[in-house]
Amino acid sequence: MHALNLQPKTLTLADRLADLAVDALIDEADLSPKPALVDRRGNGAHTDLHLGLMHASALSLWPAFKEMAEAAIEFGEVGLPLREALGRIGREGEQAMLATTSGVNTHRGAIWALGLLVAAAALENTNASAVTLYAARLALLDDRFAPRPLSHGAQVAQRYGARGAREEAQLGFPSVLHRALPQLHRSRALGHGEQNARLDALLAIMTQLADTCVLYRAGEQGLQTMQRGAQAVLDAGGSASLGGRRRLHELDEQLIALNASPGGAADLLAACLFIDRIESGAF
Ligand SMILES: CC(C)(COP(=O)(O)OP(=O)(O)OC[C@H]1O[C@@H](n2cnc3c(N)ncnc32)[C@H](O)[C@@H]1O)[C@@H](O)C(=O)NCCC(=O)NCCS
Ligand SMILES: Nc1ncnc2c1ncn2[C@@H]1O[C@H](COP(=O)(O)OP(=O)(O)OP(=O)(O)O)[C@@H](O)[C@H]1O
Repeated sequence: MHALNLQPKTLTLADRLADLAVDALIDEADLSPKPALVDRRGNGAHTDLHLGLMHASALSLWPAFKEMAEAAIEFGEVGLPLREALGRIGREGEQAMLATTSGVNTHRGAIWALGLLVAAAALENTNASAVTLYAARLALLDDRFAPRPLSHGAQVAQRYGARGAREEAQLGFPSVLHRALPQLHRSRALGHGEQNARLDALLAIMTQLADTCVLYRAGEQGLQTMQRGAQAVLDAGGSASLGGRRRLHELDEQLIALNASPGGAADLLAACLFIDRIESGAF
């Protein structure tokens, strides 16, 4: 008899969805060179984040993602009971994240976006449109137990009228469905290579997003620099071209100088990678 049981464990749907969500977060963190974000090269515009912390944070969220998928399977439909269960699990996940990072916000926006998508995929795991539609229906329900802190996002909403992460989800993740995924597929079809295709998908999100991380840290000037700079990279041929790479490095320097980190766009890239893998049937 073996001391170790080497039989592969059969993974449940909830296990596999949690694996996918964590993989998407780790792939997003590792992707380089991302403008002003934490990546393999360094900390971008952040003083309190680094790659090891992003990895540890992603792994700490696995139980929360699994529990969200299990709740979706148990309730079996979109409704207030599931929405409020997800809110409770999301808040517990955030506590696990903060305990792992000693209080640093590494993935608050990502818990929101991927949490909804994991639950939606557990209910209806067929294609991108169905999953984002179910996630939007969940996001539109009001969790009566959610605290209403004066978060950075709430402050930016008051000042600039940007509704940020909540609205993006309630609209069915248009940045993912209509920008990131089509760009990912286009760049892959052009043979640009997987890392460049992912960078191009991130840039496609950045061209339009009202990223509340950027607005909070660098105001409208920061947001305009992000959106125009990302468009300039794509117009120059994208991350796989010499011209595009030059523009990408310029954008990185400009955003770091403005302290403008596009954390919301990064979360949505992770959401795009998650949906891409669901659609590919590779899970
Ligand atoms: C919904 C959230 C993200 C609201 O955030 P708020 O607008 O108050 O801003 P906050 O500064 O807390 O965080 C915003 C984060 O979202 C991301 N983000 C920023 N801009 C955008 C955008 N336009 N689109 C998507 N994500 C964005 C960034 O990572 C940013 O750090 C979240 O904090 C929250 O209230 N979650 C509820 C918990 C819950 O119910 N979870 C269960 C469902 S999974
Ligand atoms: N690779 C990444 N690098 C940096 N931020 C990322 C990355 N991936 C995702 N993010 C998102 O960016 C957000 C972190 O941004 P930020 O540091 O501005 O948070 P904050 O707590 O609002 O601000 P501050 O650090 O100024 O107090 C997280 O919610 C996270 O989901």
